[in-house]
Amino acid sequence: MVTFFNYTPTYLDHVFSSTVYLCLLFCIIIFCSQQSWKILLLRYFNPVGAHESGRIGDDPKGVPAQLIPFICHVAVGRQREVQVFGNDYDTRDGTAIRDYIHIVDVASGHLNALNKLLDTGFSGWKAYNLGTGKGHTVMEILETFEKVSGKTIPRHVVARRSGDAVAAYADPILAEKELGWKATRGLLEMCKCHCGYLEMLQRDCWKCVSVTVVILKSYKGIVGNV
Ligand SMILES: O=c1ccn([C@@H]2O[C@H](COP(=O)(O)OP(=O)(O)O[C@H]3O[C@H](CO)[C@@H](O)[C@H](O)[C@H]3O)[C@@H](O)[C@H]2O)c(=O)[nH]1
Repeated sequence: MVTFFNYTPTYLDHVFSSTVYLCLLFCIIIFCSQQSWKILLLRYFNPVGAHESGRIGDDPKGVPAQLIPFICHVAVGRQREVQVFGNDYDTRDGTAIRDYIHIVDVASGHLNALNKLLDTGFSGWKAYNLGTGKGHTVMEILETFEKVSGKTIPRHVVARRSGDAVAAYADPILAEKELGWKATRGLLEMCKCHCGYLEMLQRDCWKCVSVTVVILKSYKGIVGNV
C-alpha cells in the first residue's frame, strides 16, 4: 500500500513522479538562493470532473492515458472499450486505487493557497496535498460513471500497467489545518460534471458540423460542385 503523506519522499520509480520531485527540489533551490521567496507547492492527486456549468472541462487530444478521460472517450464512441490494467491487486475488488479530486476543489485549493501567500506572516516554502483522502478502485469509477451517464461502458481486464502503484491517496490534513481547505465534492459529482461537459461537447460538435455544412452549401452555391 502506498500512501503519500505530507513531507514523505515522492515515489521516484516513474518519470512522472520523478519530474514532480525535481520541480519540488528546484523550488527549494530557488528559496535557498534567495530567502525572500514565498513558495507553496500543491500536490494534486487525480483531478477529474468539469465546471458545474458544463462549459469548462478537459477534452484531451488523441488517446487519453488517464482513466476518466479514457472512459469518456468510450462513452462517446471514440474508443471501443476500457482496458482495466490489472485486477489482481491486493484491494477490495482487485483493481488499483486512486484519490480522485474534483477540479473545482483543486481550483479552490489554489485560492486558499494564494491567500496564504498574501499573508504577511508566511515566509519560506511549504508543500500541501490536495486530495480527498479517500481512494476509489478502477471498478468503482466505471460503475459510478455508468450509473451517472446511463451508458454501459464496455471493459476488458488486461495486464497491470508498468510502474502503476496499487494505491495512492492523499493525507490532506495539513491543507485543512493551514489553508482552511477541504475537498467537498465526491465521486458521484465528479462523474456527473464530467458527463455534463461531455454532453455539451457533443452538442457543440453537432453545432460545428452544422456550421460546416452551411458553409460548404454556400460555397457550393458560388463555385458549383465541392
Ligand atoms: O485506460 C486505463 C487508464 C488507467 N487505468 C487505471 O486507472 C488508475 C488511474 O490511472 P490514471 O488516470 O492514469 O492515473 P494515475 O495512475 O494516478 O496516473 C497519474 O500518475 C501517472 C504516473 O504515476 C501519470 O503518468 C499520469 O499522467 C497521472 O495521471 C490506475 O490504476 C490505472 O492502472 C486503467 O485501468 N485503464
